[in-house]
Amino acid sequence: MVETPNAPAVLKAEGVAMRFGARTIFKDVTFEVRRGEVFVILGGSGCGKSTLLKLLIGLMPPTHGEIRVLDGDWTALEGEARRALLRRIGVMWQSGALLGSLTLAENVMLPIEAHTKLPQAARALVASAKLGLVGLGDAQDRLPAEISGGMLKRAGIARAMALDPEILFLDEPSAGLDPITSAGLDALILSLARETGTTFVVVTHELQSILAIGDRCIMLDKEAQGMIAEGDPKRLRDESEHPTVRAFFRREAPRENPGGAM
Ligand SMILES: Nc1ncnc2c1ncn2[C@@H]1O[C@H](COP(=O)(O)OP(=O)(O)OP(=O)(O)O)[C@@H](O)[C@H]1O
Repeated sequence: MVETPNAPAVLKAEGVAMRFGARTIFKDVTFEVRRGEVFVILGGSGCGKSTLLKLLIGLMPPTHGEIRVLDGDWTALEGEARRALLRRIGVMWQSGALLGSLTLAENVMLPIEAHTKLPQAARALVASAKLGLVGLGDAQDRLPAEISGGMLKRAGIARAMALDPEILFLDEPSAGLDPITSAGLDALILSLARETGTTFVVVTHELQSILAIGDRCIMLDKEAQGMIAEGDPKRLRDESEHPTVRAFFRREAPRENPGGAM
């Protein structure tokens, strides 16, 4: 775990609520992400993790509350100012979403082409460096269909890092991976965070990943319609008294059975 108590906040959510029609997904969500940490958003299915991620990256506005990313407020930013902030963050969606007809290098070059005026040779150099960073230096000319699920995730991370984002948002990075490949991806995320100083915000419900990579986390809960825990995942595992938090981190039944073995 990296100690970042004095690092500046790069993301702040204050009293954030989201409703779809009359249905409240969450309310009163308040937390900070500090520069350089791996911050995990966790919770069971349907608690609003992906929705929160969409709010954090400015895809939609919250019903209430304020979100500041790198000191910008999405709801107040338009045009070039919004594009400038978008350039400072990277996102990898669960699907990876690489274009099947392009090689890995061409996929990584896409955002560079869209957001910079770098000439082709420089774009290729950057793409090659990013693929090298995620261990795919030898696979640059392969097509997505020719590589494994774990390699696809790595390529997705390389593409999300193409413009050197200050914050990298990952949506369920280990979804669909076997435990060994997933552990390898965790190791990559940790080493990228530590070696490049990139801040990671990771949505996941994989307990092993959370414990392996998370410096701090928040846990959302569907019934509570909001946050039920915040802090170092290992401390939450060892010390939380909240039944749902304990159930998740210790793989306990939510309500203890007095007659049953612990
Ligand atoms: N655009 C939308 N309109 C209406 N309801 C939505 C919309 N987007 C999400 N929801 C609802 O909000 C709730 C939370 O969805 P969300 O995908 O954020 O949860 P999640 O925690 O990411 O779940 P999972 O882990 O299963 O992906 C769900 O009940 C979903 O149906």
